[in-house]
Amino acid sequence: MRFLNTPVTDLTYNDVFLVPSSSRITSRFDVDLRTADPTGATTPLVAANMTAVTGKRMVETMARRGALGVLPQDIPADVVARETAWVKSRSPHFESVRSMRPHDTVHDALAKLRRHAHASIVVTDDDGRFQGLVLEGDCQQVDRFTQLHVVMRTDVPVFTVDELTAGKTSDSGAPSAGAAGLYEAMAQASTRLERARVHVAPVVDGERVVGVISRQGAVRSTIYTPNLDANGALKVGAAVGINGDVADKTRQLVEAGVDVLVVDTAHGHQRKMVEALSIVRETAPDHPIVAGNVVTADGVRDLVDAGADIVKVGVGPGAMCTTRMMTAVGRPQFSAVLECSAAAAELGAHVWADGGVKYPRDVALALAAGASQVMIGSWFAGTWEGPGELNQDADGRYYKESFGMASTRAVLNRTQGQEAFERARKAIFEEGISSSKMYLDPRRPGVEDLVDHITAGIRSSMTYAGATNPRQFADRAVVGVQNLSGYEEGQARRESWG
Ligand SMILES: NC(=O)C1=CN([C@@H]2O[C@H](COP(=O)(O)OP(=O)(O)OC[C@H]3O[C@@H](n4cnc5c(N)ncnc54)[C@H](OP(=O)(O)O)[C@@H]3O)[C@@H](O)[C@H]2O)C=CC1
Ligand SMILES: Nc1nc2c(ncn2[C@@H]2O[C@H](COP(=O)(O)O)[C@@H](O)[C@H]2O)c(=O)[nH]1
Ligand SMILES: [K+]
Repeated sequence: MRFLNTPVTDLTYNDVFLVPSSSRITSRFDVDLRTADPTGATTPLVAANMTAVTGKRMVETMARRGALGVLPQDIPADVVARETAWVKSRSPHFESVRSMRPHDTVHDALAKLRRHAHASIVVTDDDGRFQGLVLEGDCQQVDRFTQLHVVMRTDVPVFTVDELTAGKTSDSGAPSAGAAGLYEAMAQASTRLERARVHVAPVVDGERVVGVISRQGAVRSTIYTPNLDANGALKVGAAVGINGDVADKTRQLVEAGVDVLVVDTAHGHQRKMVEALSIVRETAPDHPIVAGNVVTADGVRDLVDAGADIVKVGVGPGAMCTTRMMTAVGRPQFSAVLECSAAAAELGAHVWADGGVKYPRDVALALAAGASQVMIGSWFAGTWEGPGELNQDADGRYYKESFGMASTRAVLNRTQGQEAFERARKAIFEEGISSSKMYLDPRRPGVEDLVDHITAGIRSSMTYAGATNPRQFADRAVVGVQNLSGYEEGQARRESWG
């Protein structure tokens, strides 16, 4: 990356813009977003290890679209093991089924329908055989205690795994037909759904329902490559704190099948972090290890030295974060990522840009600054897949609550087993907010909608820079510094002016 004009201060994402360069790339689909870091991600996005952001459904959905979700450090190891096993039992290609039995009620179905972006229930018998499909419209204008066998549709297309993977699956269950075969199979599936006037239908393997395919899911299957482990199962990330028995927690995560370990604390450039990281590296010698957070080249060097493959960068940019206002500590995120990724590259390591992402442009800028992936928290909390309760405000808008991991709420959660006096002492250092409303965007209520939105932006950014992959992009990008009116000029106007 090079600057158009030499900056005189540290810069946030809002302070900078990308200058277009001569390009030979004929299509945005020619951009390959695969990361250069060892996580195997084919989409450079990570759902943050925050309680309000990442649970098993977020992890599953992110990995299916080539990205990664990191379970927070506050989840007990046995629960992480259960959630990991659940994610790994999901179809790597087809969206998860919400299945119910014929005698369950419309009342229960309505409560569950909105847990998945595809908003459907597949009715099966006790052996998982398809009986019918229930969509939201089927539950209107009937008594709430009507049983599902009364309202379910039985005349919907039922797809087989074989036909959707163009007749071939590899040993790992992954489609092995070429991209053209997959494209053809997905285009046909979409046409069948359209003709049947449904947006979603079940997928069976033999007689058992293993997933559903939606029209949007069919399109996505031709754009994304799932992030899979050696057994063909979806990848899972999980965080480890620097306190407690770090070796034991790491061992449990590794045994649970977690693929990527994230050693995480607010001030990553401290001795306790270096010690914890060395223990994690020793306990999991072959796992990709991420550690943070830091914002300086020195911080990167110390963490790479202690065993990190990837350093997580960002102090204070997070939407739930009050660290900068409490302590004045941090660093404008664009400059932090730029300096840290240069230091990491010298050591053959990588950085993740963590926090402060509100628009696709922020992700593009983090990649231009050299990040191998970009971690997003609060933006993803407000999606169907976010683990929070779905609430509605007085205007009927859906939202979920988000909160910071250093908020009083999170600290009281984390210290539940301890004496009240000790808990009160720990809650003093509050550096995050305990409650905020993250509205579901009616146009993009699912995390996959946001992933589509973001990757569309960054694919396009890369072609403007004449780059077909993130490495070339970081190499070729030309970045200029702008003032506030430069930033404002870039925004669309939803109403007339003057
Ligand atoms: N990226 C960011 O800007 C920030 C992220 N967070 C997130 O919040 C979560 C909780 O992190 P954290 O608060 O570190 O809690 P942790 O449970 O990870 O504990 C941090 C440990 O480091 C010690 N410590 C020393 N100096 C500091 C310091 N300046 N800030 C914090 N701890 C310090 C603490 O001791 P003692 O408590 O006795 O001081 C404690 O033992 C993590 O997920 C983290 O990523 C939190 C703040 C900022
Ligand atoms: N200073 C604090 N930082 C926090 C807290 N909780 C999370 N975080 C950091 O924010 C990012 C996510 O940023 P976002 O803008 O996408 O929401 C997360 O990964 C942490 O590094 C907190 O309580 N205080
Ligand atoms: K902030």
